[in-house]
Amino acid sequence: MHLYGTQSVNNLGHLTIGGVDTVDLTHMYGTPLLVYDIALFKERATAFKETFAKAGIKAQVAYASKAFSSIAIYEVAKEMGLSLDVVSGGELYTAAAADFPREKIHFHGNNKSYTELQFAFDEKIGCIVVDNFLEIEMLKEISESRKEKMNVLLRVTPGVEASTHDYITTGQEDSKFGFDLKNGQADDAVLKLYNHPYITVLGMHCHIGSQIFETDAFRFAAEALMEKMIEWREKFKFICPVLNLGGGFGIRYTEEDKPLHPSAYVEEMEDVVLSMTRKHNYPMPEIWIEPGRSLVGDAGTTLYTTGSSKEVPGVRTYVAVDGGMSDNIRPALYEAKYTAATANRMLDPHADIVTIAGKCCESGDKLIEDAYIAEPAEGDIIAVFCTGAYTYSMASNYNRLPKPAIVFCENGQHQLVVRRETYEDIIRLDIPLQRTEQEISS
Ligand SMILES: Cc1ncc(COP(=O)(O)O)c(C=O)c1O
Ligand SMILES: N[C@@H](CCCC[NH3+])C(=O)O
Repeated sequence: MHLYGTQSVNNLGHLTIGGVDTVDLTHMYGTPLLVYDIALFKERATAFKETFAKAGIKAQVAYASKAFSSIAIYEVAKEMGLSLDVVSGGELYTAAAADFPREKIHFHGNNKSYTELQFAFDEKIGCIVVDNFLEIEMLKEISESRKEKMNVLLRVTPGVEASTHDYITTGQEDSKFGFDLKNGQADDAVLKLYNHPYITVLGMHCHIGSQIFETDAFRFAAEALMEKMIEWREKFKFICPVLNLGGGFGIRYTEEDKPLHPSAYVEEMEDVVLSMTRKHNYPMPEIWIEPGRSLVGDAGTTLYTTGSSKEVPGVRTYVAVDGGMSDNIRPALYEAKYTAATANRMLDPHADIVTIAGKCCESGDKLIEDAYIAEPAEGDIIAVFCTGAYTYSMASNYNRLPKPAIVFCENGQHQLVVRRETYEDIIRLDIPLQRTEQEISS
């Protein structure tokens, strides 16, 4: 069994995270419960930042908060000196509620609304990552009518096909995101903006996909963008002070995944940018990156309580837990693989291969097809590892299941940072039919 970050097993045979007994946590807060190892988040943030610092390269490490957005995680990101990538008015609102330094907020999205863009101006955020021509027109209109400045990056698709799940590649030509680097769209975009009185083009952005292990894909992307920057200097006398190479750094969900240390990805990027700037005598740009999953993914563990079991003789045994695709859609959406352990009996031999099923009314609601765990008993606490990214942020109320509570653990302390949804929360937006007295009595 692979344990992550500060995870350990105490003398009661219980899984601990950040020095806190997870079984105690389930008694205090119930299940499903998403537990974050905050020391691991901080370790990763530091690793990304220090790799740039060691090379003396100016950088911004922005937490891509679509992976997990909450006021408390934004507060931790702020404490760690990270910047923040938000992708909607809702994430920006959350960042403002956390009083995140506005100048370190970068706003993404392939279909930002006029209202969202105005919100970004209201908040005076650091940068908008422009995705399309409609957005360019809206930005011009808003900045000119308000006579207010805004920094932008242009999101481009460099034509890199990273090997990951099809649904989460974003750098290929056939993508809904950004301006194509090769067919002239990116050139048109920069021409529309680089002399604008209120809009400052800081440079280019790309994000080639998510859960990527090969550093070559990042190298190709960095090279493609640098080549374009060099071309723009020749063609338009325009120099990009910023190069944002996105996120996408892979983590270990199962033993098949072989993640690299954050420094390995960053060093490859640094290498390409340093050598190309030297070769072409181009001013060294700041390098920005946007890790999401690699900051929060393996820092998160979901605790469930087991309920019913069903044996299909000769086929499999289903063990049902009190959550499922409503709190983790990734297995159903991407066939994502996870590992698990019995948090209340960590020292028992892992004897059984079972299918951990959720409680939603869907046959596909299986969290793990082949979980290798201790022989399960009703009331066990099952810990599913590596559930910190794209789980709560993609959660739903399917079957009207309330969303889980979230606890942060660090140095033997724990704090509830998102309370469990209640049934009242579930119906809070419902409006009963308006009926007249007559209709009610008839
Ligand atoms: C633009 C952008 N930046 C950063 C990320 C973060 O990616 P990851 O969580 O894989 O690091 C994403 C998500 O894939 C993204 O779309
Ligand atoms: N939500 C995806 C990744 C998409 C990342 C955002 N562009 C996942 O769970 O792996």
